[in-house]
Amino acid sequence: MKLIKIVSNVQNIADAIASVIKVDVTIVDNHLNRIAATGRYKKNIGEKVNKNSVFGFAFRRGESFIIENPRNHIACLKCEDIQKCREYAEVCCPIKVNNQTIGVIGLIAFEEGQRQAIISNKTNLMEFLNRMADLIASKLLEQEKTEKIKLLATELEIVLNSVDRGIIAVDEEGDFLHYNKKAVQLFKIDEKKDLPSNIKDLLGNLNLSHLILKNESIKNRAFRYERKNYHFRGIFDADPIVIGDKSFGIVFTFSNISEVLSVVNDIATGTIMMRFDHIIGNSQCLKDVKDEAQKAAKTTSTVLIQGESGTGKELFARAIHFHGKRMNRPFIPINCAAIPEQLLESELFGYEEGAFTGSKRGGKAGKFELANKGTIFLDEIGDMPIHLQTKLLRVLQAYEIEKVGGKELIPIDVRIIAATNKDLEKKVVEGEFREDLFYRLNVIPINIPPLRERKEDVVILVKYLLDKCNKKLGKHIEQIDTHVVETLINYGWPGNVRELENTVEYAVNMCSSNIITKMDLPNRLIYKNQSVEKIQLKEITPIKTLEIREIKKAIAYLGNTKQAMTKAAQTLGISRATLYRKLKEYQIKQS
Ligand SMILES: Nc1ncnc2c1ncn2[C@@H]1O[C@H](COP(=O)(O)OP(=O)(O)OP(=O)(O)O)[C@@H](O)[C@H]1O
Repeated sequence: MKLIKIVSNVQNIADAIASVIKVDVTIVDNHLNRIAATGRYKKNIGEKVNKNSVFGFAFRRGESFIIENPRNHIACLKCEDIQKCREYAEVCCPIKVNNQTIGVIGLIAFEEGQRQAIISNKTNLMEFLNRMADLIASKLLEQEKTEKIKLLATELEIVLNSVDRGIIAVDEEGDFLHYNKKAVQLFKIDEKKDLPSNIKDLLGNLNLSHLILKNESIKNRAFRYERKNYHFRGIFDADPIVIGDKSFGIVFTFSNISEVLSVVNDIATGTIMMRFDHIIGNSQCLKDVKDEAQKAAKTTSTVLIQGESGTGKELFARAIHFHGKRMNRPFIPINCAAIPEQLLESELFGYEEGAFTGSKRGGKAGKFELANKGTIFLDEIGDMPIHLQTKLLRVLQAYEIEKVGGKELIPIDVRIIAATNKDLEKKVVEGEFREDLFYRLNVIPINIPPLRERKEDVVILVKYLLDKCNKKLGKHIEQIDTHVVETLINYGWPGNVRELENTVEYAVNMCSSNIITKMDLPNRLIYKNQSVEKIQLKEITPIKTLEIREIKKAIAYLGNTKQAMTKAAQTLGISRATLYRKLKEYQIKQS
């Protein structure tokens, strides 16, 4: 504790003491610096008194005392100025805080009259000085408290302003008490125009007294803010400020929904960054697809990626997103085939509170909202139910979504990349996919060829995948037997790169040396290594021929009585009616 902090108060008190008692006063701090003085020693303010002086003695003792005979008193014996001392009497009174001496008040008599005045009124004088010492101590404590409060207030302000949510404290009437910078930014609070200044300006009529009375909090309540041309959708929490049983108002915390969502995205999905360099393959057809995709990345038009399962459609979708202007915005993938039909709509578009039994309080944001300003990747779009295709088409036409159970249309700014391993054009012909939606999606078509049509990519992919697996599994396999390479090149890869990836991982797991041999491959590759191309076209029998052959066989064996026909239909696994229809259609004679 430093007396110097209240030096002007200390000097005032020294002057007051001197004018009451009519002797000179010196007050020193815990470093024996003379911080206040009257009379002869005033000119020495700021200097140190010697440590063996009576002040030093008073510090060591921590008690008040009177020196009636300077130079002979025990306190004077070690004083360096003992020979020069002209003092007639002295009084020392320590200033204490929590039993610790932080300074000393000293009275110095320079003539006999002053000495007599001190000696004749010792008790009252000591009482008076002790009170003055307490006064100085309490002034210092008060000062320290004020400093602590100021520090706390500054710390609190820094903390509040560094929080990424708008915070507004209001009194019981809802009038603003304090708000942080984020609140100013969120609600465009203009102090000069004094707008807005009450919580009702932000949230409409809210039953504040109910919250305060019941000491109830609100969590994640949705709201919409609208003022002139400015509007946003947000969520807020409200927590009453209650100390003991007294209420001091409510603290509100606000967030803009789109900001919350973008944070969620960054954490949940946005981190898997993909670049075109990560798509491995040297074949001309893959290079051509990469070129097309790179061009697509420069625009914001809708892309439809088609290709068999495992060819890298998601890889391309991510690369298109991360090479485009939206790269720092969310990339939200959703697999339309993996989510049950009843849930898909709310997953895509979100729902409002109370939209259905079991819906969450405050509702839920859909993937379109999550993808705002970024990209949504609609994987397996070919499996989207027809009624959702209609809703998606409306989104693509107006770029607005309507939540399940919602009443308003929410504008969205989302780039759409869709993918499918189904033949969408065929689905359109069969009436399973809306033609208008197909054309809306197919603005930039990208077709990824299957691996069996780009065999030259197999070797480079295997090297890349071997390296990846070695790292993943902590192995150091450097070579692959030439027979294995040949087997891998000749295999048909119905599961494309995903199957190749799994095969390499299997082999790395099985391999106990530093070279992968045929023994390490899965059985399906060793025993069924017959590529699709190796099957001769003439080996394939048309279904119709097979049917005619089997029907004829059944009739020849069972005969053509009524019972025989029933038995034949059963054996062929069809109804009797179908059997008769086929006999007619194929003109098979029953005799
Ligand atoms: N050219 C490639 N280079 C490197 N890895 C690839 C390549 N193509 C595909 N892969 C890998 O193969 C796996 C399957 O890729 P991806 O999921 O992108 O395929 P998909 O076509 O979207 O599959 P599905 O149709 O089943 O959704 C992933 O692990 C991916 O990293």
